[in-house]
Amino acid sequence: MIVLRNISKIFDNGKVALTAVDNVNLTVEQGQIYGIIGYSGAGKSTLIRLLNGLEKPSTGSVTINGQDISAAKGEALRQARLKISMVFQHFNLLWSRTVNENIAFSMQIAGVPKARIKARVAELVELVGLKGRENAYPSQLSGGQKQRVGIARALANNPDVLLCDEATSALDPQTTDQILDLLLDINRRFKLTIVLITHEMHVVRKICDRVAVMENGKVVEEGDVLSVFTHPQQPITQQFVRQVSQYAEEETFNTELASELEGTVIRLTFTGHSTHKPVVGELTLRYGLPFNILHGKMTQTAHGVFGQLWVHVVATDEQLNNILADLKQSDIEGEVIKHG
Ligand SMILES: Nc1ncnc2c1ncn2[C@@H]1O[C@H](COP(=O)(O)OP(=O)(O)OP(=O)(O)O)[C@@H](O)[C@H]1O
Repeated sequence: MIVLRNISKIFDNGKVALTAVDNVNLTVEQGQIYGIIGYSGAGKSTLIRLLNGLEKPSTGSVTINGQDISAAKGEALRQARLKISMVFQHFNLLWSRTVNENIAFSMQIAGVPKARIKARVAELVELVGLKGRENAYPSQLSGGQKQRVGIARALANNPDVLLCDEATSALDPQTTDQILDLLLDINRRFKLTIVLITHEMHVVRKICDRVAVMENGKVVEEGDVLSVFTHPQQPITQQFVRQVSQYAEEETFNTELASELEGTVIRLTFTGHSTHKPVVGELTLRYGLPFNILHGKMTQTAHGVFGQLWVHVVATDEQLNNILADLKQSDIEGEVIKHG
C-alpha cells in the first residue's frame, strides 16, 4: 500500500517559490492500477519522483508498504528504491546493449548471481513477448518492442511497485493498446501495484482501477474509474472524459429533437453489472409501452462497461414514477430530460 500524506513540494530558487505539488493526500491499495492524470505542468512528474524517493517532499510523507520513503537515506533508501521500478516515456534503454543485456543490467547492479540472471532474463523475455529478439539492439526494435524491454527491465528485481511515467505517450494508438494490455496482464498475474501518470484518459479508461486528476499541483478529483467517468465533477475532469471519443458523443445527442417529441425523454446511465440487464425490453413488457431508443453509447473500462441511453416514451405521471423506481431498483440512474 502507498500512502501520501499532506505532500507538498516547493521549488525555491531564492527568488521565486513554485509549488509543484500542493498538499496531496492519496492512498493506493496493494495490487491496484492507479492513474494520475493532468495536463503538462500539473505536477505529475514531481509527484512520481516523490514516490520513488528521487525528490524529498517539502512537507508530508510518502509511505510504501509501511516504510517512509521520504525519510529514508543512504543504504536504506537505495534498498527501498530497488523495490520501486520505473518505466519511462522514452524507454531509457542502453543503446549499445542487446535486449537480453538491457534486461540483465539492473540485476547485475543488484549483485544477482549470473545463472539466476540468465534464467530470469529468459523468463522476462517470454513474459513481455520478445522471444526471438533477445540479441537485437534497441535501434533494431519498434517503439512497442523497446517499451517491452523497458517493462521487462523494470520487473527484473521483482519490484513491489511499478511507476509508469507516460509509458505509452510516444507510441501509436495500436501499440499503446498492446502495451496497456501487457501492463494489465502483469498486474493481474502478479498482483503488482502500478502507478501511472498520463495526460490521456484513454489510458485511464483501459486499465486503471482508480484515478486522481491533478491541476496546479493539487488533486482536484479522485475516485474509482467508473464513477469518475459517469459523474465527473470538475470542469477539467469533464474535459478529460470527453477525450474518450465514444463518451464524447453525448454532445452529438440532439436535444432539440427531444423538445419536438411529445411525451417523456429519459436518460439512463448504466455502470458495471447493470449494463448486462435487458432493461428497455423489460420495461416495454411490464408497462406495455413502446420505448423508442433515441441515442446510446457504451464505453469499456477495466471494471466493465458503462453507458448511457436516451429513450422516449409516452407515459402518464404515475407510469413515469413507477418506471423511475424500477430503474433505481436495477441500479440504473434515470434522469428525465423532458416530460409532457
Ligand atoms: N526541479 C525543478 N525546479 C523548479 N521547478 C520545477 C522543477 N521541476 C518541476 N518544476 C515545476 O513544477 C511544475 C510541475 O512540473 P511537473 O514536471 O511535475 O508537471 P507535469 O504534470 O509532470 O508536466 P509535464 O508532463 O510537462 O512534465 C512546473 O511548473 C515545473 O516548471
